[in-house]
Amino acid sequence: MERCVGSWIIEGELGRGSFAVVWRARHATTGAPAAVKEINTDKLNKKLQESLASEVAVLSQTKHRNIVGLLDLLKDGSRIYIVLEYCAGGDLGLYIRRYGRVSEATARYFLVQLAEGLKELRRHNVIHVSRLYSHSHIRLCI
Ligand SMILES: Nc1ncnc2c1ncn2[C@@H]1O[C@H](COP(=O)(O)OP(=O)(O)OP(=O)(O)O)[C@@H](O)[C@H]1O
Repeated sequence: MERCVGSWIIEGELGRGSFAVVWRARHATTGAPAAVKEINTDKLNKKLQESLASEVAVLSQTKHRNIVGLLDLLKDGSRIYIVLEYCAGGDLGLYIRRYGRVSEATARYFLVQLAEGLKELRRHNVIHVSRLYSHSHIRLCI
């Protein structure tokens, strides 16, 4: 049977971070893809709870083409589900490790986007990782 979180149908695991399991999902009616971060808040120490609260606060206040978008936020008991835009190109760090050196033009193209995202996030003082939304479009993740 399909597992659903709100209006999102869970399809498979995308990865794990220090406090989340991330699932690939799609919207039940529109079919839009998403990444659902599932977090069991019971297991978080004070510092991680603060870091999660800041991630959610910043995501909900920010809308920018170089910052991963928050699509939905759901809570179920001690579990929280952060529904994010799906970054099909994967992690920027992984991309660099896999493909090695990129051309100057590509590096410049990526850096301009990183700078745009950083500029937007500067006032929040929280930046985390960068992911490729498509094969050439960067989103900063908080
Ligand atoms: N928006 C997204 N689109 C596609 N994949 C994602 C997205 N967000 C997370 N992932 C995948 O899930 C994995 C875990 O992500 P998560 O944000 O929980 O941790 P992290 O930021 O990579 O690491 P940490 O939490 O340890 O700092 C990532 O490495 C990536 O493979």
